[in-house]
Amino acid sequence: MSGPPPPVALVRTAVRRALRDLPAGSLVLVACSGGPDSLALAGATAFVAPRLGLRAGGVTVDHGLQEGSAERADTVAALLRNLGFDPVERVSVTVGTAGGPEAAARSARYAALEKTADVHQAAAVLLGHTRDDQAETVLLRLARGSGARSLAAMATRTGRYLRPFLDVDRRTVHEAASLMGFEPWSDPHNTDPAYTRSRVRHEALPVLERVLGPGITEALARTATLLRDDADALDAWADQAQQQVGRGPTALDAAGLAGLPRAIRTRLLRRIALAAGCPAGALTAEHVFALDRLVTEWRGQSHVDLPGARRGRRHDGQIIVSAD
Ligand SMILES: Nc1ncnc2c1ncn2[C@@H]1O[C@H](COP(=O)(O)OP(=O)(O)OP(=O)(O)O)[C@@H](O)[C@H]1O
Repeated sequence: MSGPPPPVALVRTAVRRALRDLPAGSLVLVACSGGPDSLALAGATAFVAPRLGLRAGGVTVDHGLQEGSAERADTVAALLRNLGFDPVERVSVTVGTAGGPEAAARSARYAALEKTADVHQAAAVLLGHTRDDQAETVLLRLARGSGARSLAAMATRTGRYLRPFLDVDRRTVHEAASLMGFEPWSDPHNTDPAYTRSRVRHEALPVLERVLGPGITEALARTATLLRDDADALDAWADQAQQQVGRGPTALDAAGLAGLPRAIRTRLLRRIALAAGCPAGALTAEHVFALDRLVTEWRGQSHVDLPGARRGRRHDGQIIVSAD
């Protein structure tokens, strides 16, 4: 007996692996844009979920940013219903401007996914990110000068969000989508050079492949996996250290901190700054290094200015972050 074509078998296996530990009867929601990745995800889930005793539903978000987006959301919702998904939600959102167009669309989309998952008490929301998306994310973050946690990029599981295709290459996923008979919509933003990610995908990565040889995508994705392990271990170490040197949520014992490696000190300093109300998006490595100098280069200097009208200072043997 011949099975499905290899790309289809592969995406189904990836989805089965992601869903196999969910309790029978739970609802999984596929977040589907109508693009090839999330259509392949929907097709694989329609096959796998019932065989695992799970219910499959779908959600598509209309960002209202492009002409014809409402009709496309209707088409995607109809397609999901045809696959037997129930419930199927088609949600319209209003995209703001905070953080630029990509970030604003993303936060509106996740808010809609979150709400839909809550309403239907979904056990999991499936996203169609592939290994290529992971590699692009790592490259973008490398270019910004990021630490291990940020370079760990996307996780296969974050709360109830699952990314079954994170280890699968985009080409296989696209092949699976067409072998399943889907006619994916191609998002013009994905090829629009105005978007940084599009330039990484179509310009930077091909140049890197040409100059450094093939395998860059896999290598960048592997870096994310390795750094996730490192970042998890360092965060766990920081948790323990905080028990010893923490003096409440926004203060740390300076002498205790001095005996710790910089990777742990900077984690703890960042934590107290966030706990004191510094906005995460504005708190940079430079701010944290300035706090660290209150530990390692202490010579009675005055306070360190931090974002969100906060300041860090050393007082009575403690590093303290508080409002101005
Ligand atoms: N409008 C949307 N409605 C519902 N889910 C979405 C929407 N846009 C993106 N998603 C979800 O987020 C994932 C990542 O989206 P993104 O646009 O970054 O990637 P993509 O590679 O273009 O994916 P796709 O080929 O599925 O559009 C998608 O695979 C899908 O699961």
